Amino acid sequence: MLVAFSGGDVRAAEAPLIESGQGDALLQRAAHGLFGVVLGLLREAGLTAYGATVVVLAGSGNNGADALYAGERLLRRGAGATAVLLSDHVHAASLEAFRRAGGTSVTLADGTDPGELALHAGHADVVIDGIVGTGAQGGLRGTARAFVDAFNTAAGARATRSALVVACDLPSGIDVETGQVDGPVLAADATVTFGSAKPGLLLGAGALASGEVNVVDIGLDLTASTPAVRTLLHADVAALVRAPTAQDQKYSRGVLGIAAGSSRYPGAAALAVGAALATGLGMVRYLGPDTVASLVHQRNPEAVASNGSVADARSQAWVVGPGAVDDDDQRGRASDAIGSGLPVVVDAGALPEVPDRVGPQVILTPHAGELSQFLTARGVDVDRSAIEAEPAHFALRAAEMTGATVLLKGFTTVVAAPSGTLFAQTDASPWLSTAGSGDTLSGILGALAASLAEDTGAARRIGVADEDIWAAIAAAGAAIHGRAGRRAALRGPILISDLPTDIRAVMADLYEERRLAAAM
Ligand SMILES: NC(=O)C1=CN([C@@H]2O[C@H](COP(=O)(O)OP(=O)(O)OC[C@H]3O[C@@H](n4cnc5c(N)ncnc54)[C@H](OP(=O)(O)O)[C@@H]3O)[C@@H](O)[C@H]2O)[C@@H](O)CC1
Ligand SMILES: Nc1ncnc2c1ncn2[C@@H]1O[C@H](COP(=O)(O)OP(=O)(O)O)[C@@H](O)[C@H]1O
Ligand SMILES: [K+]
Repeated sequence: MLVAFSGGDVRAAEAPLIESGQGDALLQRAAHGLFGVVLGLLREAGLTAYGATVVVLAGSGNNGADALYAGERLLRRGAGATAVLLSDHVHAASLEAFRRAGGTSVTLADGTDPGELALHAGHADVVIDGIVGTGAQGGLRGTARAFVDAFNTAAGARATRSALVVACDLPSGIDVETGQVDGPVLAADATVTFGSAKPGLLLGAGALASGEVNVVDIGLDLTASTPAVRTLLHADVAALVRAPTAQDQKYSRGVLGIAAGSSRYPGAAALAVGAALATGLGMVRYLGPDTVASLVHQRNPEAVASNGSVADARSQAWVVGPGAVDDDDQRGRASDAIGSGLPVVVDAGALPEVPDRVGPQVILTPHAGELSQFLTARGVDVDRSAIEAEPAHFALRAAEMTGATVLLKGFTTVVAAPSGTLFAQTDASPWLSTAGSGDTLSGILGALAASLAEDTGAARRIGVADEDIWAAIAAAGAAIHGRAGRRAALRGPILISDLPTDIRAVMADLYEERRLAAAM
């Protein structure tokens, strides 16, 4: 599990080490880790440190010191390195070490046009961003702002620029706690972060700007702090999912009831059912209009369909709402499922049926627009763009207010438990932003909920508190959906009705990972 602690907690963990005179040792450990990751990235790009051109961007704080010490190590391995100093008072010892190893430096003075320096950096093999780290206050200003603006213009977008940008601790320009960006940001291909990840690397615009996140252990003791955000990795999801055993039969593997689709949106039902079956469980019971049931059957004859009630369709979990609009029967089923006390995934058309208070086994899956409506109806007047800017804050607010688990969809999927525990998953591909995608997510979540509903060991297997198991299951569902989307996108634009093929492949990978872990 990738675990992020707040910048304040990381600083508090650093403090006793700094007080006991180990400040420089911390900087050296951080620099060494950064250097190692840069070497690996150079290797992946078919280069070596010897002969590589490196530009170190150094601000006035310890973040600049980390970057300069990493530059020193690259110089000693034969790289050519220039430091662009964004302040006239950078960390003296690290600059001295950088110069002694043969590095040159230039100070960007206030008011000087950074255009030429930015162009030079844009042509380097590697740019190390040591402008600001956890000490950043607000959006970039002064020479830092001018340089990042000029660099982004000169080098172009991350996807097409030639220089590899490695952020030291965090990409300069993001808020360390929220990931919010106010002004320019230096988007990284990879971020090397120290002690632990920081929330801003996993949330909102910050997640987009961080690239691949690498955590370097610098010997901080964070055991007394509570993680601010968690991300499930492949191994965590593998530990959570439940494979059938020789003792299982279809009912013990989990039965999922799905009340989705309507005569207006019949396809949503077929998509949710197909995705649930591909995730693996004992049975899907579909409830809805006969015309929709016959579409579901055309695609998945294994689904058991009826036009009956929730009470008559015995299940371990429910999915309600995808494509279910203007349909009183589906609305009634949504209410019954939510009131049943069973785990229930509540999407789209069923969100208005959620009562004031529910339990964490009720998993709401709004996108930002739906969460805006949901919160506004409960007296929190907030629009879609405000939620997109602070997804974690509003997902937590909704979870705390209702007692439900809230999965907020988007580039990063944020899952908030009513306990305050937060997950963020960035497994998805933007190609997943296509109609019907959310219906397949509901199906995956429902299948996981049904198959894990009676599994008392699930929380322990991935190291979360029992009360947070539904949030962990939701995060795992987002991870499976995202990975399936990435896989599908390799064949071109995603056809959502094809996603079950990729879901099955992702599940096969997860079971293989688990088999290998068990064999170790
Ligand atoms: N502590 C340790 O021992 C360890 C720390 N470590 C490393 O240190 C980093 C934290 O270092 P830090 O505290 O020195 O702050 P940091 O982010 O480098 O710079 C702050 C300076 O930047 C400036 N500035 C601020 N806001 C700005 C803005 N918006 N726009 C422009 N400039 C802005 C402001 O300077 P001023 O403008 O006042 O000259 C301020 O003083 C941490 O991320 C990690 O990399 C690791 O090596 C582990 C050991
Ligand atoms: N830019 C993006 N990058 C990655 N995933 C995205 C992006 N935009 C949306 N998604 C994902 O696609 C799905 C869209 O769901 P939703 O908005 O409910 O679509 P629909 O209602 O059409 O099914 C969600 O899982 C969401 O997280
Ligand atoms: K930085």
